[in-house]
Amino acid sequence: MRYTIEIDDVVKAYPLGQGRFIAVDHLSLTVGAGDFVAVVGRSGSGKTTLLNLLAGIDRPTSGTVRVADADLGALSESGLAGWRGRNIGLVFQFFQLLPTLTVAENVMLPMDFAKTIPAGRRRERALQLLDRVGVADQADKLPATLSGGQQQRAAIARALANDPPVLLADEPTGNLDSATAAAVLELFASLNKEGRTIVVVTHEREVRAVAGREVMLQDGRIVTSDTAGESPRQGTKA
Ligand SMILES: Nc1ncnc2c1ncn2[C@@H]1O[C@H](COP(=O)(O)OP(=O)(O)OP(=O)(O)O)[C@@H](O)[C@H]1O
Repeated sequence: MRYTIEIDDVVKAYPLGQGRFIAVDHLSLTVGAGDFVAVVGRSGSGKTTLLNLLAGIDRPTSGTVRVADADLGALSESGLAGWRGRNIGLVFQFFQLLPTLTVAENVMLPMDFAKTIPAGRRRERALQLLDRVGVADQADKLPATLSGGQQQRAAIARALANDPPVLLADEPTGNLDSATAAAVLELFASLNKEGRTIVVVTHEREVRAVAGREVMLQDGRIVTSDTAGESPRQGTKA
């Protein structure tokens, strides 16, 4: 079986004083196409570091990271940026929309970088995506004038701009009230039903209920990897 995500024996170490701090410690993980995985664990357990490795934002100290048919270690920085733009949609806790661009312009930005969609069709696609996530009426406003939930919907539309097979989200509901968080989660669930592979770093119980699988990190290692309905498995290989 081919996996959308396959990371093997990955270590991520940061320099610390005379030594180094191991944020991800000999971690191996496979995620099948169309899976929805919640990554959980205490603060400092390595969740964001793992997500950054999957997005090719960070490179591992050792080990291999394969995502969406690419061996990220084999790509140059510009190769990685191009690959990321086509294959990965990123969603963050604090939305990270550019404040000086309108909502529609924010959604068009990844299309402008990737150039996979002709310039004349980008706004139309942005409006379609904004409609899909329920904020088409906010298209020509600046992000700061939107509610948190509306901003996160717009950020999800931006993540979908180049129709990536993989969505990576870091605490996407962490800054939303519970009703808004539930609506955003529903959106993730429907994007997953369309076949997108989703990895969400979260502290929220609700996300864990929606995801088909939970991976728990502790000190940079996987301590349990649990598919809904299965009993937990121990170990670092999942
Ligand atoms: N650039 C860096 N330099 C040094 N140490 C780092 C760096 N980035 C992360 N770390 C350390 O690596 C460990 C894992 O960090 P990471 O952000 O992945 O944890 P996390 O599980 O996402 O935590 P949180 O839930 O608080 O966001 C932490 O102890 C953190 O201090």
